[in-house]
Amino acid sequence: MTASIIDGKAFAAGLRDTVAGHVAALAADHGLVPGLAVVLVGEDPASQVYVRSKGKMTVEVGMRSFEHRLAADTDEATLLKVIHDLNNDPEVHGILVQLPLPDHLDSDLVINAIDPAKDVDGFHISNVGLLATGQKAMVPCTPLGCLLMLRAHHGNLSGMEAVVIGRSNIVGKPMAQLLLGESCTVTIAHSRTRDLPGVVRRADIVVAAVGRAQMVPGDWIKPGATVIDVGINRIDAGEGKTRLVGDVDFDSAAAVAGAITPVPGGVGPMTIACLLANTVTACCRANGLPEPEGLTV
Ligand SMILES: NC(=O)C1=CN([C@@H]2O[C@H](COP(=O)(O)OP(=O)(O)OC[C@H]3O[C@@H](n4cnc5c(N)ncnc54)[C@H](OP(=O)(O)O)[C@@H]3O)[C@@H](O)[C@H]2O)C=CC1
Ligand SMILES: Nc1nc(=O)c2c([nH]1)NC[C@@H]1CN(c3ccc(C(=O)N[C@@H](CCC(=O)O)C(=O)O)cc3)C=[N+]21
Repeated sequence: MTASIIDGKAFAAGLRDTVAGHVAALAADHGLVPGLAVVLVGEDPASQVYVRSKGKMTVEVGMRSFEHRLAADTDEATLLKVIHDLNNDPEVHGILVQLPLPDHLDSDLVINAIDPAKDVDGFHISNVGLLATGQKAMVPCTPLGCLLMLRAHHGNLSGMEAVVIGRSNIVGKPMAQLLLGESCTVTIAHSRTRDLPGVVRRADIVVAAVGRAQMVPGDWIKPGATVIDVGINRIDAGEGKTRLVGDVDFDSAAAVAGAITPVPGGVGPMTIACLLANTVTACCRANGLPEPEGLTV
């Protein structure tokens, strides 16, 4: 079998078009422009690239983009003041604090200082709790993007065996919650899991969110399974060059799977599109407007 490719790049372009339509309607009907603020502490080059591309896409869909770049040695009080001001700024509907933060800052404390209604990452404890109890929340962008692609590919996920590899607060845990919400039978695997290959072989849906380049080989994949590769790993490509690969060994997995997301061009672009979608959702909720269908779950 050769897997069909789930084209996250194309899917994300479609979602951004939908978002742009809603943004235009908010301006025309209500004079509203959704605004997204991104806070970056320090000078990590990978984060800078990511923040730049988010800013560009935010503007492309017609929204306002606010960037706050703070020095790596910024203290907690200064960062909390920036967040406080963004919480109180009516032009800002979404706030994202780029993670990881430098070690001297307490990321739980910082994230929980964001107004939950503006927490477009869905990392604030109240959004985590709302998601876990099946209530309306801001849903974390990466898992939301994965779910939108899974739904588009399968329609109904009810009763499917899903294995999520990774239990981070930003990907693994919320992904598992969403799949549970779809009535999948969900297993969360991690570094202490015994017989990971055996666990993964049961899965109709595999979501790999580990951060280890090409760790999941094709012979762990059940024939016909759907593989969602969240991993973003930069590896040596020889001649002084590097390239991006996922947590899945794409070639061997694609020979067995029914469908698979590539890296790059899979989950990554969907994450950014979902961030824009969450900002529109937050803007509608903040203004008491009905929120557009299809932007969240
Ligand atoms: N495409 C996108 O938009 C995004 C991509 N990413 C990428 O996704 C990957 C995961 O990110 P994130 O969740 O933040 O990473 P974390 O490092 O926070 O979590 C990694 C998880 O993988 C588990 N793990 C580590 N080694 C193994 C192993 N050998 N076997 C099984 N499980 C293992 C860890 O287990 P334990 O808890 O036991 O330590 C942990 O739960 C990274 O490559 C990251 O760059 C992240 C966010 C967005
Ligand atoms: N508060 C917070 N929220 C996040 O959502 C968040 C974060 N912090 N910190 C870092 C991770 C990582 N992340 C990515 C998003 C898009 C791509 C992406 O678009 N990747 C492209 C490739 C980009 C390239 O070529 O470098 C792709 O996969 O095709 C990658 C990684 C969001 N994260």
